[in-house]
Amino acid sequence: MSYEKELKAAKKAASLAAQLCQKVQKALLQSDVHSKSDKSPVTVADYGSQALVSFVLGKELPTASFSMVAEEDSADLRKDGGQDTLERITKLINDTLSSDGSYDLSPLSGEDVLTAIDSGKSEGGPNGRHWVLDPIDGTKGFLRGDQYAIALALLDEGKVVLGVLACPNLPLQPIGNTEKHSLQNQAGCLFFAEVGGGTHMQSLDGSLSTKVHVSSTVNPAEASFFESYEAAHSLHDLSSSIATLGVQAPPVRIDSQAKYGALSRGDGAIYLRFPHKGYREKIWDHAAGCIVVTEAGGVVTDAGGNPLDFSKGRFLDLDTGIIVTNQKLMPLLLKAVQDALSESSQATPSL
Ligand SMILES: Nc1ncnc2c1ncn2[C@@H]1O[C@H](COP(=O)(O)OS(=O)(=O)O)[C@@H](OP(=O)(O)O)[C@H]1O
Ligand SMILES: [Mg+2]
Ligand SMILES: [Mg+2]
Ligand SMILES: [Mg+2]
Repeated sequence: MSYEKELKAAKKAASLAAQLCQKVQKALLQSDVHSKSDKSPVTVADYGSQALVSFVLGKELPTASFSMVAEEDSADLRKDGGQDTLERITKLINDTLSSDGSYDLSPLSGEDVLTAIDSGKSEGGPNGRHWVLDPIDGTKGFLRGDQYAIALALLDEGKVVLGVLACPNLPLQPIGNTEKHSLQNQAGCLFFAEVGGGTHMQSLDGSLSTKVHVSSTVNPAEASFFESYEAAHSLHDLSSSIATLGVQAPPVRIDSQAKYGALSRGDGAIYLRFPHKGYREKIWDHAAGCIVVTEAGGVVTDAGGNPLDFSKGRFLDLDTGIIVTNQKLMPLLLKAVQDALSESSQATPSL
């Protein structure tokens, strides 16, 4: 089955959401940042991006059975004191839609925006089609002025069939550990993949797309690797234990699913993610990234070597950790990770 129409709509939705986010990142006001009940940050751009993606998908693909599993909801905006923030989000969305000019419509109201945000409340699951959205993945990176991604995927009967990653601060050229790139004046990258169709990358300002492939290295000594920027999101000590494989380069720490995008074009060869005990991974943190890497020839598994299962609802049901690399390196890497895990569980029973 081809998902051409859906892919076109997803690219448009993610690109417009990226425009909104870029505008906010350039002029970020402290009043635009809020704390959620789990203490994680959320900004007007997270809400604006989610509402905009929902709105654009609804316009491009009208259907009675629209379902979306997305990170944000409108509860905090509906509380006393949320009105100013909602007005700011509504203005951002209306400004983005009117400068794009694709849709002939009257401005959205605050209530329209709340409804669009809450269209992301689906539970997903193994049946039917569900969009999966992280409106800003890497909000902490976004606030630091670093990497973040708008990550949109489509699940069909429990499988990820397309994915789009808009990475406004990721240069089109390869990123390495040595050069520090200026993030100013970058057009940013748009990665997109459809099941069976490979992975492509284009500039967010709409250049021609090129097909990308993961690194083909079979030599761990040449393999550079990515991990989370935030130490709280992944056990950095555990990733460093793969030095036993002969990996020599220090890790490249960048925020968000931009790591999957960079890996899909061979900037690095390995991505390891080992959250602290008790953390449950959400599907929107991996769905788009996973298909972008697998369609580029990579493999994504949990620490048990099983593929990720996106059909279980809003959470991924995983055996500790996520491992991403090319097909040839995977057996070696999996063994090194499993050895490191069993050593560290003997040393620290709480891991
Ligand atoms: N404790 C803990 N452990 C693991 N993961 C966590 C944790 N807390 C949050 N999150 C999720 O991490 C998402 C960002 O992941 P990253 O890989 O981008 O992290 S990092 O910014 O590189 O450190 C981030 O996504 P966003 O909320 O969309 O930014 C969270 O869903
Ligand atoms: Mg996220
Ligand atoms: Mg997010
Ligand atoms: Mg978040």
